[in-house]
Amino acid sequence: MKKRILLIGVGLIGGSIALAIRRKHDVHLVGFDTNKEQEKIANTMNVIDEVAMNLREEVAKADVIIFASPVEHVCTWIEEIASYTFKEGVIVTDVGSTKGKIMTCASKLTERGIAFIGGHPMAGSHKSGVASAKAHLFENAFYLLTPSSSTTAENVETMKQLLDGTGAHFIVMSAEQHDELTGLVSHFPHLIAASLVQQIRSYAQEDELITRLAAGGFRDITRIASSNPEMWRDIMKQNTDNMVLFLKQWIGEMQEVCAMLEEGDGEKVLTYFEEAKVYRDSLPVRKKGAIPSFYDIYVDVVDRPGEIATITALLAKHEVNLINIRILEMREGVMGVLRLSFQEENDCERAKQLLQEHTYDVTTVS
Ligand SMILES: NC(=O)c1ccc[n+]([C@@H]2O[C@H](COP(=O)([O-])OP(=O)(O)OC[C@H]3O[C@@H](n4cnc5c(N)ncnc54)[C@H](O)[C@@H]3O)[C@@H](O)[C@H]2O)c1
Ligand SMILES: O=C(O)C(=O)C[C@]1(C(=O)O)C=C[C@@H](O)C=C1
Repeated sequence: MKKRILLIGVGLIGGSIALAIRRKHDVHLVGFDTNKEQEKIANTMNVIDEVAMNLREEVAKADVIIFASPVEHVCTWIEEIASYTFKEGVIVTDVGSTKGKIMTCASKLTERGIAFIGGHPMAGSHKSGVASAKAHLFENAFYLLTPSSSTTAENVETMKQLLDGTGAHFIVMSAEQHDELTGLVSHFPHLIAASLVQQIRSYAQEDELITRLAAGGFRDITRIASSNPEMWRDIMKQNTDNMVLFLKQWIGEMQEVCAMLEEGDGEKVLTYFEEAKVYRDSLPVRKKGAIPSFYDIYVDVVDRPGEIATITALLAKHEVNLINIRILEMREGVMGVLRLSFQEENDCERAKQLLQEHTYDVTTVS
């Protein structure tokens, strides 16, 4: 008999998890979402086999229950279903970006002996909705697991096996460690990205030109500010203490930077940037990690019709697999910069070689 999986919240991450499970397992997936349009799309895309009509009945039949809604709703749902009837041996998990509060709420299940394993696939996108779901979204990413007291090692193994199609690397940790670490590398940067956008927004009221100049670097550093605001409101709510702590530390750091600039000591400023560059360059971008493993090259191009087509045609002719292309800067009649992204390192190297052979100026930034 096929394993029955109940997915509550059929959006980008829920959908991607479902597709990843399907890669390796012949399961029956039942989906529930408060947004009926998402349910419909998920059904059409074969992300799920059917839409849940009666959630209480579906909970009773499920072998695995996965919560993939914004984190505050995960807690509400856990509390709601805590009094329901469950199938013997059921495993309940979630994909939420925070773990502390969810694990506390999950005690309502663990008290009943139900295995709850907190989960967080550390990859994603600023896009939302099941239409953007991809089976390979979590490939090579870390998948953090926070088992509860009622979870056995066997439960964790079962979970890992079910999720093996994600291609992710599992790390088991406490909810507290999870919220501190992801707070630093994911939640806090989101806050900073949003604040940078807000700063430009205020300036734009005085000089609208700023919006046209905010290209290249600004767009890169603020990409994540385009993510689902509801999801991020909930994350901030559940990791407030860490956010306030990191923000205070950061304000302290910025005050020091401010003093350094006022002092006008160029050597100190240089050291500050050098230290940051050396450390940033040493981060495992090309290995497994929270930062997606893409290989980028930057190509100087002349602003003339057909230039991008020439480059993509050259790569296609040599079967070099390009996964993303972005114009970072293009001024009328002058040189611009194209960023080409590759999933595979050898594609990246080959592209670099081909373009250089065709006299393009190519730069690699790790
Ligand atoms: N987006 C990312 O990069 C990312 C990465 C890892 C984990 N997460 C976590 O995954 C979860 C889902 O995020 P997403 O990016 O898939 O967002 P999403 O907006 O694409 O999907 C969330 C889905 O949950 C549904 N939903 C909202 N309230 C609900 C409720 N009460 N009951 C059932 N469904 C409900 C929404 O209609 C939506 O379809 C969040 O908890 C988030 O913290 C997100
Ligand atoms: O790539 C992005 O768009 C993300 O923001 C993904 C990201 C992250 O910060 O790395 C965002 C939140 C998740 O909980 C996990 C991954």
